[in-house]
Amino acid sequence: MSVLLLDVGNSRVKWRLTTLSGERYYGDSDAADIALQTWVEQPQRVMVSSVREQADLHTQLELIFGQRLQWLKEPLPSSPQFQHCYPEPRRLGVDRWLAMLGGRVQQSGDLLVVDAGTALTIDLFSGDNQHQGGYIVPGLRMAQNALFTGTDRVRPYQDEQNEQDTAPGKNTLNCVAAGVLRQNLALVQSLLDEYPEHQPLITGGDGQLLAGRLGLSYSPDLIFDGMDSLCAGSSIV
Ligand SMILES: Nc1ncnc2c1ncn2[C@@H]1O[C@H](COP(=O)(O)OP(=O)(O)OP(=O)(O)O)[C@@H](O)[C@H]1O
Ligand SMILES: CC(C)(CO)[C@@H](O)C(=O)NCCC(=O)O
Ligand SMILES: [K+]
Repeated sequence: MSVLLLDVGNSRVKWRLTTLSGERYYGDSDAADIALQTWVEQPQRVMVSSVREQADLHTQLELIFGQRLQWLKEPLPSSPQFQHCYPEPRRLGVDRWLAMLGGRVQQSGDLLVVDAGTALTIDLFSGDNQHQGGYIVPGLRMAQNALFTGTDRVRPYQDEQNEQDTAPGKNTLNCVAAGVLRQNLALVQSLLDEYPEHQPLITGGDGQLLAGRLGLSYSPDLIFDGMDSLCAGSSIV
């Protein structure tokens, strides 16, 4: 079956199209442009996960794909595949839930799932599929923007380059960029140290940068793999 998966985040929409012959195509865009996209093959099934309301996008995709569309805005209740720890499971971000389900496709045992997106989330998921809780902090871009908008003189000077380095900054932008990078790295490292038996998996827009710095591999498809596992076991959807 050809399947189109869309991951609607707070910054952008990422998609993966798997064709009938199993080839995979990837892309990302603004929510506003997704409905204008031409697909190499008409998907037989379309699954969207969204951490935003996006009513316009929902309506547009319904017009295009009709019955083929499935829109996921919150996690499903507890199941053998995933047991919630939130008293209100619907409040858990659907992307965090999917990243843990996707992690399970790749690995058995205890997992430490890191999604370095607009927000940086870190979740602990036990080998017997119990969500053990997690952390939410601003991601790299959001943390930088908090400083640029919340102070007068910490500014993104156009003549300064973000070196994506942890060395002490020698201009404003580098002090901010290196500082927030170190902050995110230190948070993830503290959890790697505290939970050495949990296998780390890192995804998200800044995941490659963090994974490289921490000597870990990058898993770009965790959320898509989680969606795929839902499609495969469609009885639980
Ligand atoms: N085109 C881009 N737009 C926004 N952020 C980008 C882009 N390319 C890379 N990034 C980086 O990725 C991070 C955002 O990650 P990602 O694109 O995974 O977010 P998202 O899925 O929209 O967010 P979330 O799901 O956390 O709401 C930013 O901190 C930024 O540094
Ligand atoms: C934390 C984000 C923004 C990360 O994308 C998303 O998972 C979300 O909106 N979560 C809802 C709150 C929660 O997960 O408790
Ligand atoms: K995300």
